[in-house]
Amino acid sequence: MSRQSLAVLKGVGPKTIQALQHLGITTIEDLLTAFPFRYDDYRPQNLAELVDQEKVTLRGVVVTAPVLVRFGRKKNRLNFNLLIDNQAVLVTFFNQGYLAEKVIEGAELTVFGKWEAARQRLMGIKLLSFNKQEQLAGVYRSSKEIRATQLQKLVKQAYELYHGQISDLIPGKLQKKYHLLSRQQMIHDLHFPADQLTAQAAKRTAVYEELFLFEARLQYLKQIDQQPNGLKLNYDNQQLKKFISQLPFELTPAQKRTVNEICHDLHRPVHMNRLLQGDVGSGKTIVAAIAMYAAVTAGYQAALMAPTEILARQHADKLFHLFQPLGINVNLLTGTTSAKSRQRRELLQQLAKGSIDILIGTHALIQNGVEFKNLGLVITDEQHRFGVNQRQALRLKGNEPDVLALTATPIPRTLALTVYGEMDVSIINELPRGRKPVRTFWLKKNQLKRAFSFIAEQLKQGKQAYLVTPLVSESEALDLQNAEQLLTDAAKFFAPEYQVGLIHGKMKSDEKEQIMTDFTAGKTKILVATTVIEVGVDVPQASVILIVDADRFGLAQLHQLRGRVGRSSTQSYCLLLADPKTDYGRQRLQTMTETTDGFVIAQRDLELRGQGDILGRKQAGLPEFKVADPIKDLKVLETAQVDAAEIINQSNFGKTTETKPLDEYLQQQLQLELGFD
Ligand SMILES: Nc1ncnc2c1ncn2[C@@H]1O[C@H](COP(=O)(O)OP(=O)(O)OP(=O)(O)O)[C@@H](O)[C@H]1O
Repeated sequence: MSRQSLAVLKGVGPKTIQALQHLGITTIEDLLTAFPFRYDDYRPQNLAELVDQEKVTLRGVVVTAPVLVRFGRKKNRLNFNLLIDNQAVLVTFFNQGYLAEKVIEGAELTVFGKWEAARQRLMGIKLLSFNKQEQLAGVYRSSKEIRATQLQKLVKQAYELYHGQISDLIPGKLQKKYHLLSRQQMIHDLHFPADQLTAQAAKRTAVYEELFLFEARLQYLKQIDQQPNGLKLNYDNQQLKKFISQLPFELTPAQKRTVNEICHDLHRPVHMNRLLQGDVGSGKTIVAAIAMYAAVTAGYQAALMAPTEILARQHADKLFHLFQPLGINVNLLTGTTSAKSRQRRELLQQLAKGSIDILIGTHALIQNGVEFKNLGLVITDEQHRFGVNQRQALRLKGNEPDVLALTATPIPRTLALTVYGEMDVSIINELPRGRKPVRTFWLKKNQLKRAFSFIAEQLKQGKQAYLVTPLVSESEALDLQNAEQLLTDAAKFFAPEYQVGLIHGKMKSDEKEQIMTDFTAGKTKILVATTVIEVGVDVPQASVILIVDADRFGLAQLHQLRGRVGRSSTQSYCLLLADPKTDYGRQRLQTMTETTDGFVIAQRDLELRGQGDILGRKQAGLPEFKVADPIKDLKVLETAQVDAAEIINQSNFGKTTETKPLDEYLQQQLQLELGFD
């Protein structure tokens, strides 16, 4: 049933097909699983039951002739009284004057509308025809091109034609265990429920099914990745151990564990697809460096793709110092390495010959003409900033190289494990020893001078400071003005002892590089910045960050920014300057002063954003579901993950009558996704 085209339905031509496509509906299966998001209750209620401002249905006898008042060509108001429970109730319809002819004294009418308790009035939405009454009617997500009522009719037609072909995807064992409905019953009850309770029961099954299928798909992909056709990197364990022992610090237990997990993957002839997740400052870079070193000792090249040029340069600098003494050739390729320059030509030649071992860069790495000799490991930093296609493009530059993605995006732990289900996840869940939580204070906007005085104290102790302004306005020119104003204020306050630098996204890259170099070397002690410093910048001697207009940032971003300090064993500080106008703003700042744990912040962020905030969820990297809510239904998601793994990994999966439909369904889905339709 699933792949049947919609063209088989009566009244569906190319135009409707296109309109449905815009709603994400291309097959009968899609249509039958496009469930109503709410139900309008068309069963008449008693006056005593009515709740103010709720949608209700009332039935009564017309006791006054209708009064139609016109205010122009299309605008009008229709008033009449209905006798309900021996009481006359005023009904008003706006701009539906054509109904007047149906409103005849003595006739019985059923009206669906919104109840206004104060005026004892029903604001009419529609008159219900006889066959609509006594029902719960599904309300569908619609568009300008296709109305909800048309969708309703199509669903009905599709259900009548195809309900016999709906087979269960969830194995019977699980259906029984959780008392789930059959798939056919669920689809029926969600579209045409007898009452709210029936709809709720069906939704319970739908939520489980959706999450189960989501997890099953991930498990299925994972299994395909497990086929032994990946690279086997025979790295030199002795050399690796020696390298680790010569680092300036000892790895934390979490770093050691993740290094082991990665090395284990590298060594297997299976394709590695691993996510390394760790809070800001937890030391992901060194773990990535060790993995790259392993690849090089196995005779392969490694590539590291960073989301910004500043970050690519920083990585290149660090890795250069780390690897140069070992005779490993590290190079940097960014968008500003001019396309025709001799330097770039030579770099690309060396890369293709294999004399460059490690290449660091921005998305410039995936441009045409960048050819590796034998790329064995690809690392992407802050993976959510790259699209799937960009990551895929980099992967295609090698012969199925292993992939490691680094992220500090704090998604709650349990969710990360479920959401990144097709990837293996390694988590660095502790900071290097001796780190002190960053002390965070929230100041009023008129306390800028006080903040400056505090910073001056830190500078006296040889520390450095960031002063950050947000992207306040739509216009970059204005944002720059904000940053420049802060620069002027700071320069005046801190003169003549300290120099203040300014860095922002619009600067030329060599200018940015110079400013970062000066700050890293401690030549400039204070850096005014827009959010270009948000990700990954690592200057351990910086001990204080002032964030102006902090309420303009989201929690995740504030956490990232704060993570620029507290990167050594000295006590660091974060000063948030803001007079938030909303409760939501105040709660965000409050949260920042209460915890430094990225995972707690992520959880709080999701709670504060509220259930309905789709955009927020997208930013948090959560997939979109039709009926399930990954936060509210987290317990179900976890259960579904365990269940799906068990089913997919059983040796006779797809061979029993219980699991065959699921296998076929997943195969079809995969083909659709890969475009092999
Ligand atoms: N085990 C360790 N002991 C002491 N210092 C460490 C350890 N591991 C890393 N560091 C140092 O901690 C700092 C933060 O590490 P790193 O830059 O790798 O963090 P990160 O996880 O990439 O954080 P972010 O997401 O903020 O970029 C660096 O200066 C690094 O040299």
